[in-house]
Amino acid sequence: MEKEHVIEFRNVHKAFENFCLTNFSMNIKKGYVTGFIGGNGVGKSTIIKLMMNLLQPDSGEISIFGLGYKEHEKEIKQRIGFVLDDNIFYEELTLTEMKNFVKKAYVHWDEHVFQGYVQEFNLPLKQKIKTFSKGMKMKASLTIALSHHAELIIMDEPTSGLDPIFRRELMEMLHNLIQDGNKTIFFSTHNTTDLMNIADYITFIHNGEHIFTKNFYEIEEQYAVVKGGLELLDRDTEQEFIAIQKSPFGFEALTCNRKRVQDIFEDMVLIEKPTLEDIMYFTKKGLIRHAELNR
Ligand SMILES: Nc1ncnc2c1ncn2[C@@H]1O[C@H](COP(=O)(O)OP(=O)(O)OP(=O)(O)O)[C@@H](O)[C@H]1O
Repeated sequence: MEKEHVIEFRNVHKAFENFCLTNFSMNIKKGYVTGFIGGNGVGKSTIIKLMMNLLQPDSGEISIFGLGYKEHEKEIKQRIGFVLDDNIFYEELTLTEMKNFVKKAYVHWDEHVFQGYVQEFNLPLKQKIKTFSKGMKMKASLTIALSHHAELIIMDEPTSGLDPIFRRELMEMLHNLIQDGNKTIFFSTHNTTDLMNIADYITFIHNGEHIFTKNFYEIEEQYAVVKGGLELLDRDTEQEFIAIQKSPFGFEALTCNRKRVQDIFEDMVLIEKPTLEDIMYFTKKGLIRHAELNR
C-alpha cells in the first residue's frame, strides 16, 4: 500500500551545545504543499538537514517515502530535489559546468526541463556562478532541484533574496508543479504571505518543538484572535487563551478553541480570523509564560 506520508519523524532527538530537538515527531502528507514556519533559531534548518541526511539524529527514526536512510540513501536522494539556504555550488564553475557535474548523480535528469528553466529564469550558462546575484543563485539552485523529476521538493527559505514579483511567480510555478498529485513540496519561509496562496498545510515549530501541522481549514476553524474589555478577564477566563496581550483599552488574545470562546463570551467580544503571524506571536508568548510559571 502506498504511504500517505512522505516524511515521518518519530521521537527524533538531536542535541547541539545550545539547542535540542527532543522527542520530535511529525508527518508530512504526500501530494500537498506544506509551509514550514517558526522564528529565528527554532530549528527549521536543522530539521531540513535531518530530512536530507546531512545531519543524523542522536536517536529516533526518520523515514522518507517510508524508507530509512541506513538502507535506502541512494534511492531516497534520487527522488528528492532540494534547495538549501547555504550555497551548495562550486562558485568557480559556470552553470553548465555545475549542471554537467550534478546530472551524473541523477538517473532521471531531464536536459529539456533544465534548459526550459534556464530560459524562463534568464540565467547565463557560461558565466561563473560566483558572479551571480543572490537571486540568480537561488534561481540556479531551483533549476537544478527541479530538473530530475523529483517527487519530493524540500527547500530551506527558497524565497529569501528574491524580489516580490519573482517570489509570487515562483509560488505559482510550485503550485502548478504539484497539480498531478504525485509531488510533495515542503519549504521553510519567514514570509507568511508566500504561503497564503500555495500552502495546503502549515507546520509550525518553536524551540525545537512541533507545535502543529494543520491545514488552513483546520487553522481557521480552531484559532481566533479575541478582543474585549479587561472586565471579562479573571483567573478562569484567562485559562481559555494561549496568550493574552493587555492594554488600558482592553485585551487581545489567541484561542485555539474558537467555538468554546464564542459560547463563553457570546457577543461580549470581537472574534477575528488570525494571521499566521498572530498565531506565531501569541504561541511564543504563551510558551514563554508557561515556562516562567513552571520555573
Ligand atoms: N552544527 C551545529 N552546531 C551547533 N549548533 C548548531 C548547529 N546547527 C545549528 N545549531 C544551532 O541550532 C539552533 C537552531 O538552528 P537552525 O539553523 O536550525 O534554526 P532556524 O530555525 O533554521 O533559524 P533561522 O530562521 O534563523 O534560519 C541554533 O541555536 C543554532 O545555533
